[in-house]
Amino acid sequence: MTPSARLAAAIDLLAEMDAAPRRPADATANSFFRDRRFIGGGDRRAISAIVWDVMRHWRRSGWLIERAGGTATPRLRVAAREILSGVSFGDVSQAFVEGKFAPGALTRDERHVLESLTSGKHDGTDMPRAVRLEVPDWLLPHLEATFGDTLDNELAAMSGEATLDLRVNTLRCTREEARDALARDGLRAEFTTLSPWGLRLPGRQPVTACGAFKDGLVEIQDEGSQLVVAMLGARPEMRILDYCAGAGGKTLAIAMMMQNRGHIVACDVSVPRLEGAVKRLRRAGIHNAERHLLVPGDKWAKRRAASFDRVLVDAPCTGTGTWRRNPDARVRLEETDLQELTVKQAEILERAAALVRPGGRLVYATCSILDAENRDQITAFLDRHPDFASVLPDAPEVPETLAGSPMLSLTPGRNGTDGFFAAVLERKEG
Ligand SMILES: C[S@@+](CC[C@H](N)C(=O)[O-])C[C@H]1O[C@@H](n2cnc3c(N)ncnc32)[C@H](O)[C@@H]1O
Repeated sequence: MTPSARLAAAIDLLAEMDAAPRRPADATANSFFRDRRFIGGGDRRAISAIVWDVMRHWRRSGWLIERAGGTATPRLRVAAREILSGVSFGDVSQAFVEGKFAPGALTRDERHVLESLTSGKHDGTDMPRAVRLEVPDWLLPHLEATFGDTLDNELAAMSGEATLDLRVNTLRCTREEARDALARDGLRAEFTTLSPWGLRLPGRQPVTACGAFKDGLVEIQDEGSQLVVAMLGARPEMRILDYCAGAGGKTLAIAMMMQNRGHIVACDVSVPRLEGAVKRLRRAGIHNAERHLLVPGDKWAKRRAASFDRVLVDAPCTGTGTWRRNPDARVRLEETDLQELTVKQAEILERAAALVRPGGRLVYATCSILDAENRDQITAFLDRHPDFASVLPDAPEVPETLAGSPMLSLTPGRNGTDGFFAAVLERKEG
């Protein structure tokens, strides 16, 4: 593809994302490329890089375009990205040419906006703080309350590209063996420093095509997510419930910690998500896990009240900890989303708590960085439940510096992982 054709495709993809604002950007991108199989791998990566970069600077570029009197259309956003990353106005004009696989010539109004972007510094000092930090206005006070003086650094870390972390399946091999197997496929992974099971690759890599992945030696899982599972303190012979298991990302790691012994139940309310776990469990060689679809008034759950040694609630959340991977979520999150999610999280906690045996543990986790979904949720739960107490994790796999508190809080800025929260609660005996 020519550079012009790549720009045109990026504009088309952004237009599709605009047309489906509630759909995750990567889902829109997947279907966009599925419908255009003629676009090869290198072009796909180049087009995605343009689009993801536009999304990372969404509020800033929108603000600059509007200040110059324009409307932030996909065309202007893509052209502005070129200018703001140092491409000359002349070169941008030349890339915007007419033709079947080209974006079409710049209009007079577009040229006017872009020319005004070529002059002046755009370091953000004149922008409103929420625009400069690339967050919705309503969310800024929540973030300030959580991070205080470190907010700018934390949000800058969330604007970077995420690493690609893998968890080695120690049921199949050691970390060294998995690293060597990846190297045979040309992928140079390093050991993660916080998780004892982690391997780290820089940026996007075709891991799922590797033998090590196909043979179940590794799974894609952020290092932070691995540590959340470690906080559960799962051991062989336990009975464990993964209450919001989705497609089993954490179930797989729990089964590994249990050395494929004992029993895990992976629950969820979503059929397709639970279905997604089947292939992954098989690939990892796990046979101590069953799946259960939760339904309203679930009799299965009632019969199993107070019976599990460990219950993990990996609650649905705003996903604010994963902004490095999903920059679209960063600007699209709405206040009502947070309100609805916090109500749902409290309800799920209630149901899941009833399943913990006396002396057993409940671990509540999110991939959110917001207190409203994390600490505040735990404080409110403990107020309602004097039968539970906050306790230190029994988690030798978690580095001492992180395991000395009943609550684990990870961020890209502090820990180089996605943002994660986990709280360990114990049901009192008797
Ligand atoms: C953060 S995701 C779980 C991710 C998964 N644990 C993993 O590690 O891959 C949250 C999950 O909660 C599920 N969920 C939503 N409402 C629920 C409910 N009322 N009870 C149980 N699960 C629920 C969603 O379907 C979703 O799969």
